[in-house]
Amino acid sequence: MNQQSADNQDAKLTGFGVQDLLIDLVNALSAVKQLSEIDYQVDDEKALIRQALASLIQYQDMERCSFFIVDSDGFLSNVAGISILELANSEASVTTPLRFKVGEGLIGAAAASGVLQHCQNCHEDRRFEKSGKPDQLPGSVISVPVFTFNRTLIGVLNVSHPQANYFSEWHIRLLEVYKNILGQLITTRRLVQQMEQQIAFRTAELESLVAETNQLKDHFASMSMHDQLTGLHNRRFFYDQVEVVIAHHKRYKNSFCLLVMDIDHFKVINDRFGHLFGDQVLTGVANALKRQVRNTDILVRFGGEEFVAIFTNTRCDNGRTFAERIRQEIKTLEWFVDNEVVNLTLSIGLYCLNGDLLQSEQMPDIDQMINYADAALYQAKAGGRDQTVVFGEFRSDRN
Ligand SMILES: Nc1nc2c(ncn2[C@@H]2O[C@H](COP(=O)(O)OP(=O)(O)OP(=O)(O)O)[C@@H](O)[C@H]2O)c(=O)[nH]1
Repeated sequence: MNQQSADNQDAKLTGFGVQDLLIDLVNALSAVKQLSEIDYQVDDEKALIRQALASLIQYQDMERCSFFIVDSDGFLSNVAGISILELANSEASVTTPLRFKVGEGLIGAAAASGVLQHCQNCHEDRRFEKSGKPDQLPGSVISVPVFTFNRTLIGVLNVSHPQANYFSEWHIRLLEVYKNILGQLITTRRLVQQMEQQIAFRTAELESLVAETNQLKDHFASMSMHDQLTGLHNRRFFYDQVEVVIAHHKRYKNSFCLLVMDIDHFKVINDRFGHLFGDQVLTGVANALKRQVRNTDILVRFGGEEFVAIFTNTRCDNGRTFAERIRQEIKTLEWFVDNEVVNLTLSIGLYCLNGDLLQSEQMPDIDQMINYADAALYQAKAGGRDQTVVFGEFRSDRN
């Protein structure tokens, strides 16, 4: 300790410098207060450390402060530094990159021992790494290790003054308090960042899970409404959609036609050429039906080799014409198997509900309508197949 510093302390302790002591105390409290007010939610840890260093240098007669962060390889690198001059001139501090191994030099000794290191005269102290020109060396330095809540080393706070023997017990006590608050500040920020990262990660995970679940839901919803072999809608879809058609009929008196279409002698195709070929035929018929039926109509594979369609907004005459067109189209289809050409025919049972013919209260329900169309189909089969029969008429449209 130099004479001036020792005299100052004596004066303070004996009461002669009570006013100075009070000023030092207020300054120290101001530095600590400013440190405690720093917003730990800044994006960059270095920015937070710079603010902390500025609060220290602003209220304490130190010449320069810097902070060395320890990395996983056991090296300490200076990430922030500020001098009283830079602070006074509002200059951005220029930090010359420095790196010490834990244990090396005064900073390394602070990190290795976990205890504050005080170098009273840097020109004579062996612990001090004399990098740079002798006239640029500081006179005295204090290096204080800074820890997290659970005593993991964060880095080392380094303060210096050009004068040797400059720092007093007062500075040491202040820096012990200061490094605790700084450690807590950095720890809190790191924990908050970790939490935010985890939240963002979990949120992304959840979002992708929700998207996957929705995809699966859509997939199963679509599967439950589609026939896997032909890609047409299925019976479930039919019952779902027919409600809308009936509601429209009741409200707007829209006409519609219900068709039950059945491939003739399909069993023979299966028996002769095998089930797989039978599947190809079913798919070919389904595609042909799809081409014939309007987008606004309903077409489903009802089961086996039976297809059902509803022609919406269609009166019976037109329904019969459309049904006949379909029947003729199916007759033109050809498959080649075992050097043979395979053709087939379709029988169609038709049930019509003209809007102006029937009061809604007399309307049959959908199962009754299907039974009527089935009855017409039965007539078509009985009449020799390859024909369309309209329920209630039971006359053949064969040609
Ligand atoms: N390949 C294949 N065959 C099917 C499928 N579903 C039902 N079938 C067959 O379709 C045939 C229907 O036979 P039947 O009900 O006797 O009718 P049909 O032979 O067409 O005779 P008619 O309807 O009286 O003209 C049966 O052999 C079923 O096994 C399927 O998904 N794929």
